[in-house]
Amino acid sequence: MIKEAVFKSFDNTEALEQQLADRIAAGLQEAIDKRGEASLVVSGGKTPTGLFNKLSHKPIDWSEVFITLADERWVDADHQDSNENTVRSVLLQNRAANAKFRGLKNMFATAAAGVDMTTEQLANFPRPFDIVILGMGNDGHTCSWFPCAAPTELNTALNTDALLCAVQPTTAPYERITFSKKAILNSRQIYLHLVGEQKLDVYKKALASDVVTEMPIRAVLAQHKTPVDVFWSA
Ligand SMILES: O=C1O[C@H](COP(=O)(O)O)[C@@H](O)[C@H](O)[C@H]1O
Repeated sequence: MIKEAVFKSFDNTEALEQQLADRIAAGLQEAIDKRGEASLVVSGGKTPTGLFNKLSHKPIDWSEVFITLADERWVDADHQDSNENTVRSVLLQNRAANAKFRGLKNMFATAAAGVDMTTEQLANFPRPFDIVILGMGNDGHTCSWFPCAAPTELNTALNTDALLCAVQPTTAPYERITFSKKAILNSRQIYLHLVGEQKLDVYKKALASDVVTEMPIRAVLAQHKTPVDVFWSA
């Protein structure tokens, strides 16, 4: 049984996105005021689109904000399923167009071949990350820590000291590149962003046991070093 994180519940996505965008913007500006720069790691998938739009209008010093992705599908950046595509078309707009973005996909044919280059490209990305926004799949994955991946790949993502790794899910499309657990937990604040009753059920199931390889989101929920706030809306 995992001790529950701070859990904020909203009646609708609009209210959640307003409050989460306010919290993230305030956290980024506070980091800039203290350290002169801020780092933001965002997730892909469908859940964060409305949040990205609201965040993009926030009046903070976006030119001092470094943004990257928690994970990426190994597809070109103009592919409809590319997480970078979503970030570029929704988050890096309006005032946030001035932010410094670095994606995870490069020109190598596979994530396994490209992971070293992306690691080098992120060498100067400010860490600890100030803010990480995570999503969660209905199988309990977060980042691209997929329970269906080969045990060696999943164990590497969960145990390596490396920044990034390659993962091939078997029940989801595309090879992935993902930050490791150690890299994600080296953060000042994590937000877990969930929408819908199904995700709430998955979250509750995740809290009921601590077998991380069955539901890798537990790697984030079962630790107490890095603060995790869960934002859920119906
Ligand atoms: O494949 C992915 O899925 C998760 C969850 O996506 P959603 O569509 O259910 O919001 C996402 O957090 C991750 O970044 C993405 O690559």
